[in-house]
Amino acid sequence: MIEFYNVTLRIGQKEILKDISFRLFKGEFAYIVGPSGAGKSTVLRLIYMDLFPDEGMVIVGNHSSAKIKDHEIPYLRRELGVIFQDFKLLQDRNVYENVAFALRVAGVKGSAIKRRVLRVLSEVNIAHRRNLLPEKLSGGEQQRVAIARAIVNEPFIVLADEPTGNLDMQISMEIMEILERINRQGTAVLMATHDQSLIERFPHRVIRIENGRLVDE
Ligand SMILES: Nc1ncnc2c1ncn2[C@@H]1O[C@H](COP(=O)(O)OP(=O)(O)OP(=O)(O)O)[C@@H](O)[C@H]1O
Repeated sequence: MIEFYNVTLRIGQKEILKDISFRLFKGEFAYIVGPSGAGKSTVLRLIYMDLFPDEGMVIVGNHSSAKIKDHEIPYLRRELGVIFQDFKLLQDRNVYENVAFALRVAGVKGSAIKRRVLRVLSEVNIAHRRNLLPEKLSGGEQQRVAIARAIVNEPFIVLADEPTGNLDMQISMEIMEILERINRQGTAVLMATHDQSLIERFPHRVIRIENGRLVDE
């Protein structure tokens, strides 16, 4: 479903990733771990094709980094859900609109939008906050909205870049429980994290990167 074939990526003179190969299968849950600056976010950016390899190839579903055209990238991204440490919600729109927006840009119309938004907001237990702006919410609530936005288009995978990095342990565990639930429903999850204690509590496959190289699994 996701395949890295001997991926090397340079930014300027610097080799950020060196000869990375791995596969992620349908419905899998995996962590990407490694020290700060190891290249975890870069791996995720290659998957949503914000970056392209200098050598090797990345396959995501039916898309290949070697062949994809610029105008196809939005379609690829609709097949993925992405969440970040800093949530990246639209600050001038309420919770409902933050999620509805993802459907509108995907061309979904009318009553289907309302039905689907309310359903995902309920799934992450934030429907009661739907009329509030993000600034009125706690960090954990904002991340739940971001998860709702990420899953509303029914992606085959959720990419999570340090999703608990700004949250305390209790709230981090709530976010992990939501990600595990989404995974049990069939969506793959690939999560970059520093947090060894979360990995111990919620054990899954670990992909380890150091200095831009895959070290072991
Ligand atoms: N736009 C850029 N220009 C130059 N160097 C960059 C750029 N983006 C990333 N890098 C470098 O690439 C390396 C990998 O960065 P990346 O963000 O993938 O690491 P990370 O493992 O996610 O780190 P962290 O845990 O701190 O988020 C780092 O050395 C970083 O400085």
